[in-house]
Amino acid sequence: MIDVPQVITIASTDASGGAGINADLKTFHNQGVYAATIVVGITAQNTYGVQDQHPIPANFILEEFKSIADDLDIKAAKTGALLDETRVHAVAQGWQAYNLGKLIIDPVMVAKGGAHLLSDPAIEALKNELIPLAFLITPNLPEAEVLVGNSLETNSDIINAAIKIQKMGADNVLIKGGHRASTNNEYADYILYEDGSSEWLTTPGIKTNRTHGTGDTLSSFITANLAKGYNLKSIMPQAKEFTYEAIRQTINVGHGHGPLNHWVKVTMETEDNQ
Ligand SMILES: Nc1ncnc2c1ncn2[C@@H]1O[C@H](COP(=O)(O)OP(=O)(O)O)[C@@H](O)[C@H]1O
Ligand SMILES: Cc1ncc(COP(=O)(O)O)c(N)n1
Repeated sequence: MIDVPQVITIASTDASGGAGINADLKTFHNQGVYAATIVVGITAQNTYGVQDQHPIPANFILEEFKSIADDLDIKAAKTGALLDETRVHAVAQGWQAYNLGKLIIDPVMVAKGGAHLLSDPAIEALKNELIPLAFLITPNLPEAEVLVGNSLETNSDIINAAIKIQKMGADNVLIKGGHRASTNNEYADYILYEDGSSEWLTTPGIKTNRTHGTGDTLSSFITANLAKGYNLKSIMPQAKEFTYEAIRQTINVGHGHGPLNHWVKVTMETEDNQ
């Protein structure tokens, strides 16, 4: 029998397959971990935008938690689009009852096409109930602005925001820079680690609108490799590289914000040598 690290995504589906649970599963599979799901919502969505969304009843979400906890041995979990306050509350309740390892929160608020995937009241619930449980939180720039309540223009704004979000209770804070290329066209993400150290992770910018699911892909790569036992600092450069390559090696699917290439080969360095 082969032992394989088990992970779970607690999020919503994307009918067109490029973001949400669908992107998470593809990334998990790419990274060689066994993936389970707790479906919180379903979306009718394509690369043009989100046409409709439908939440799963809170008591059913709790049943999903119980089914998983009664049987699987989950090492790390990530959340994605949680839609509304009731769903955020159900996930926090499920987590308190059935802890599923390291918790990575991707606080998805708005899809690339502009649709809201988290209601305003849910943001307070996210702050109060979920962030204190997080091993890592991965807001993009607009999400980090909402969490701290001010705009983030400069690098020092971003550094201060990460400190503020860490004080809300997340051990590690990654602020993704995909919504702002620097003047020399670089995309820089900033991470503040639990020991107080920090780093900027930078790649060249790719001129494309085919960035559906970039955040999901990055946070799933991290989740998969945490479950394998790697530490966060050794995962981050590879996570950034994987996302970069998945954007760069474009696949021809859809006519709007197209999905990423989840077949690219970027693994942790020790795996490269095996
Ligand atoms: N056009 C791009 N070129 C290079 N990297 C990008 C590009 N767009 C996003 N990224 C990277 O993709 C990752 C996800 O970031 P982002 O797009 O901000 O997340 P989200 O999907 O949550 O909005 C980050 O590492 C970011 O730097
Ligand atoms: C169900 C679902 N979850 C998450 C996203 C975020 O996608 P993106 O990474 O493109 O912002 C999405 N569009 N749909």
